[in-house]
Amino acid sequence: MAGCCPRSPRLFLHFLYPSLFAPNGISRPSLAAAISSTRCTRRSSTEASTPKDESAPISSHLNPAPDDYSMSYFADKAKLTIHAGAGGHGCISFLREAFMEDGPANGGDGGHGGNVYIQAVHGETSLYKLARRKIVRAGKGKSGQGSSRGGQRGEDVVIAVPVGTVVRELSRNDPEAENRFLSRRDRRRKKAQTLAIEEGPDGEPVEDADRDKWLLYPGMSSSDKRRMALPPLPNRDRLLQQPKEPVHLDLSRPTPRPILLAVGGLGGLGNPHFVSKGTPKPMFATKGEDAVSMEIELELKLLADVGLVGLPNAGKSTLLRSISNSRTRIGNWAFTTLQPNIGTVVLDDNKGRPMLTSYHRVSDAHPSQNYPFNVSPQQPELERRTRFTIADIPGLIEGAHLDKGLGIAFLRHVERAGVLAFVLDLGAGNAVKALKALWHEVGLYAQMREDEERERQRQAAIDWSAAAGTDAEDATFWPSNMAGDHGAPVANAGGLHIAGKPWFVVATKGDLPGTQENFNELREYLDAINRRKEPHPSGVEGAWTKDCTAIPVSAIKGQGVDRVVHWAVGLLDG
Ligand SMILES: Nc1nc2c(ncn2[C@@H]2O[C@H](COP(=O)(O)OP(=O)(O)OP(=O)(O)O)[C@@H](O)[C@H]2O)c(=O)[nH]1
Ligand SMILES: [Mg+2]
Repeated sequence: MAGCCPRSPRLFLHFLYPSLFAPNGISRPSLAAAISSTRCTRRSSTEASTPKDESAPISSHLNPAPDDYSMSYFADKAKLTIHAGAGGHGCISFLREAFMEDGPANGGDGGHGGNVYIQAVHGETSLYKLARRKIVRAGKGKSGQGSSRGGQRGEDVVIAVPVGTVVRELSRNDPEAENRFLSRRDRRRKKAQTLAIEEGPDGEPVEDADRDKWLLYPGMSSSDKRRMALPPLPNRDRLLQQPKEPVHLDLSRPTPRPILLAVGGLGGLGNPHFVSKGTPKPMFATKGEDAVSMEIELELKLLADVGLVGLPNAGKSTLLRSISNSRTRIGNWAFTTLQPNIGTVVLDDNKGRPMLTSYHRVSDAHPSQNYPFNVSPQQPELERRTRFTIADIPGLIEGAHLDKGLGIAFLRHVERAGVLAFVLDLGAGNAVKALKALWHEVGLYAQMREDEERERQRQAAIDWSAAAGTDAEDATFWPSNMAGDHGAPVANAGGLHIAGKPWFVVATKGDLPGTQENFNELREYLDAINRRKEPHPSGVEGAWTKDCTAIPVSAIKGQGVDRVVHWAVGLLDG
C-alpha cells in the first residue's frame, strides 16, 4: 500500500501548483482530501475491480470490529505502605529585645503530624492508581519557632477507594504505642541492651532511655549536654485514638466520612512548657513523636446486581452489550475479556418511560443505623428501580481452581452479586455438562473463600497488640458493620454462600443451526432440579433451586434479551 501512495510528490505540490494552496477560499483540509483522493485512485480502482465479499459480517454494536471497544485501566488488588506524618519538634527560644538581654522562654510547639484516612466513594472504579502508587504519606508537622510561633500541622491524606473495597492490615509499626506500654525503667533497660551501655552503681543503666526524645540547646557544650538533668517526659494522649490492631474493613457502602487508619505523631513541646522554679530558663524542648506506619492490602470486589458466569467465548460480553450501555470487547476467541466490565441496564423504553415496575429497598443502600455518623435516611423504604448493574468477568474453564486459564480469582467480582446468570453457548457442546463444570468451579471458589475467612478469623482472635488486655476502644471511628474484626464478621457480609444465590441460565447463540436439541436437554435438566429430582449443580445442600430456568437468546441479533432483563429484575426483587 505504501508503494502505491509515495509521500515525496506531495512535498513538491506547493512549488508546482502554488495557486492551489493560495488562500482563495479553498480550505486546506478539502484540498488535502482532494489530493489524497487523487493519490489513492489507483488503490480504489484495484479495490473496485475485486468483487466484494458478501458473506463478510457487517459490523454493528452487537457484532463490532475487533478494535471497537473501550477499556480502562483496572486493578482489583493493591498493597500500600502508609505513613502518618511525624510531629514537628518543639523550639528552644528566649525573648530577645532591646534593653532586655535575658528574656523569658518563648519557643513554639511543633505541629502535629497528618493522619491517614480511607474513604469509599462512588466514582472510583479501580485500585489501579493506588496499586501503582504503593506508598502513601501524610504530611509531617513543622517545627515550632521563636516568638511562641507553633509549627504548622502536617497535611492529612484521604485514600479514596471504590465502594466494595476490603481493607486488611498486614503489619504495623507504632513506636509510640510500644513506648507507652513499657515502663520507663523497662524502656531504659531495652535501650541499654540495644546500645550495650554499662550499668551504673545502682544497677540502673547510665543512659536515660528518654534522652533522645529531648532537643537540647545547640549552643551548649557536649559535656554540659551530658550533665544536664532533664525532667520526666510529659504524658500526653494522642488527639485521636489509633485503631486497634489488625484493621479489617469491608467498605461495601460509600462512607459518609473518612475512616481513620493511621494517626500522626504529636508535635513536640516548646521550652516554655518546662519553666519551673528550679529551671527558669529551660534549655530543652521535646521532639515530635514518631508516627504510625502500616502495610495494608486492598481488595476490590465489584458490586454489581447481576454477575455473568460462563466459559470463554460463550457470548457473555455480547450479551452485556445487547442489554446495557457497555462497550466491552468482543472477539471470536477465548479470553477476549481480561478484566471485569460493569454495564448498567436502564429500565426504560428509550422514551423515558419505565419498561417494567420494580422496587428495591433503600435501607440496604443506606443502612444508617449502623453508622455512628448520624446519617438518617430521608428516602422511603422502597424505591422504584430505574436501572441495575451487570458484571461481565473473564471466562472460567474446567480446572480454573488449579489456576488454569485466568484462574477463579475473578469470581470475587460476582461473589456479592444478587443474582448469578450462567451464560452457556448452545453451539459449543453439551450445555448441561458446561453448567455443571461452571458450578463446580464456583463451588470450589466459595469453599476456598470460606477457608480463607476462617483462617483470618482464627488469626484475628489472637491479640498480638502491645496494648492487649487494655480496654482502649476505638468506637468513635469504627462503624460496627465495617470493622471485620471489630464488629460483625466480614464473612457474612461478603456473602460467601454463593450456592444460595438466585441464579438462571442464559442459553446464547440460539440462532446457530442444530442447537434446539441441546437447549431441550438443558431445559429438562433444570426442570428436574426444580422438581428436586436432580441435586443443585454445585452439590451444596440447601442451595437455591427455585424456578431454575434457561432463556434462549441470540445476543448477536438482540433476540430474546429482553426476557433476560425481566427475569433478572424479577429475581432481584425477590
Ligand atoms: N451466532 C452467534 N454468535 C454469537 C452470539 N453471541 C456471541 N457470539 C459470538 O461469539 C463470540 C464470542 O463472543 P464474546 O461475547 O466475546 O464471548 P465471551 O463469553 O465474552 O468471551 P470471553 O471474553 O473470551 O470469555 C463472538 O465472535 C461473538 O460475535 C450469538 O448469540 N450468536
Ligand atoms: Mg468477554
